[in-house]
Amino acid sequence: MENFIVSARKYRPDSFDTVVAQSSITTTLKNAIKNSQLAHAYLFCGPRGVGKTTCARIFAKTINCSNLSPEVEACNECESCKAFNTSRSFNIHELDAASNNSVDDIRQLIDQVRIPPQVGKYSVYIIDEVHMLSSQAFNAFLKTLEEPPKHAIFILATTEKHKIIPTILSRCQIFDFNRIGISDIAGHLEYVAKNEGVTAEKEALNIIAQKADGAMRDALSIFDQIVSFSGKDITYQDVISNLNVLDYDYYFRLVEHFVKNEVPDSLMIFDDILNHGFDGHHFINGLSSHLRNLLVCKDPVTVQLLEVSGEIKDRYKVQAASCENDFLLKALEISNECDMQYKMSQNKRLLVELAIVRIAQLTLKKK
Ligand SMILES: Nc1ncnc2c1ncn2[C@@H]1O[C@H](COP(=O)(O)OP(=O)(O)OP(=O)(O)O)[C@@H](O)[C@H]1O
Ligand SMILES: [Zn+2]
Repeated sequence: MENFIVSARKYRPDSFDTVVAQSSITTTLKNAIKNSQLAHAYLFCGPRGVGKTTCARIFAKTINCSNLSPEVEACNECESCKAFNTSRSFNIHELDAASNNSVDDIRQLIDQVRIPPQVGKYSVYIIDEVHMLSSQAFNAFLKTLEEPPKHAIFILATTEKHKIIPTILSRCQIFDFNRIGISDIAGHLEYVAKNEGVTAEKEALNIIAQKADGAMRDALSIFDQIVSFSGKDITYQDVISNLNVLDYDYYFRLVEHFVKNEVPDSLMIFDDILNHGFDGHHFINGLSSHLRNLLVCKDPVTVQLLEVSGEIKDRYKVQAASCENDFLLKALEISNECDMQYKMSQNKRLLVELAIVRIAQLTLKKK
């Protein structure tokens, strides 16, 4: 059997241009290379799975490429690039500070740093999860970071910038990586699906992207999980049942009842949701997002904040038109309040039911 390679590895970008949604970072890095203004230490900060290590590797490959293109992309053909692409390069060293965080580990690294590379121009040291270094290790490292040999470049990566001591911060050029937006993640998943011969409903990929919460690695892992569950055809229904996501449809129907002040029908929908095994908190969070989505539809500018695909987008717009701003705001206040009280409440079901009743009566009071 063919070896299965997880998508997050298989689709790791190998050029600046294929990194998704971090263009301000990749552009700055490319400009620095173009203008020969390389710093000796970089700090890549940001949430997990958004491309920090990926960009560090591309950077290392690019500055060692002997045949750089005018667009400042590595050629992928010279000896150095080939070595990088097959993980055989001696110009890149990766240290996982989470498991190698002692002074001895750092001393070993410092010894290594002194030796100039045999081939290629630079030795790049990527220290992942750098916030995990012990304070002694940090201190041992400071001197090297202050006066690194010409050939050495450090790229420190961390998900927890606030844990990095100021003396290190001030010696690094800092890059803040952002969480990746839902539409960018969904777009990348579409590309991966196509390459894998998988057909996927747009809304299915959108739900995966939402669930990934800004991390591309998570999105790709979820994608693999769904493929192994449903095969080469991925539907919206597969995804919501697999990921335990509440169908949008519940909320659309619920809001229809709300605007008609149909309290019993609204309560029955909540009962149905509980019977499907979802918990009240999950429901109330979903309701808040739904109401928020309706609210952003009320304005031609904020409608851009609606991160769902075509068909559902239209459904939101239609429903938004049937609700007044004032209703949406008050309903959001109520659901938000319920969300905050949820953990503390002794009678969680009642708490949610009360919120539902209050929302379903909002427009009644006005009439
Ligand atoms: N911006 C991106 N564009 C395309 N793919 C990405 C991006 N970010 C992450 N990925 C995918 O996720 C995988 C993991 O990314 P990477 O190791 O670069 O994340 P990271 O930010 O370094 O996370 P961590 O802090 O957990 O190490 C990559 O192999 C790639 O498949
Ligand atoms: Zn090259």
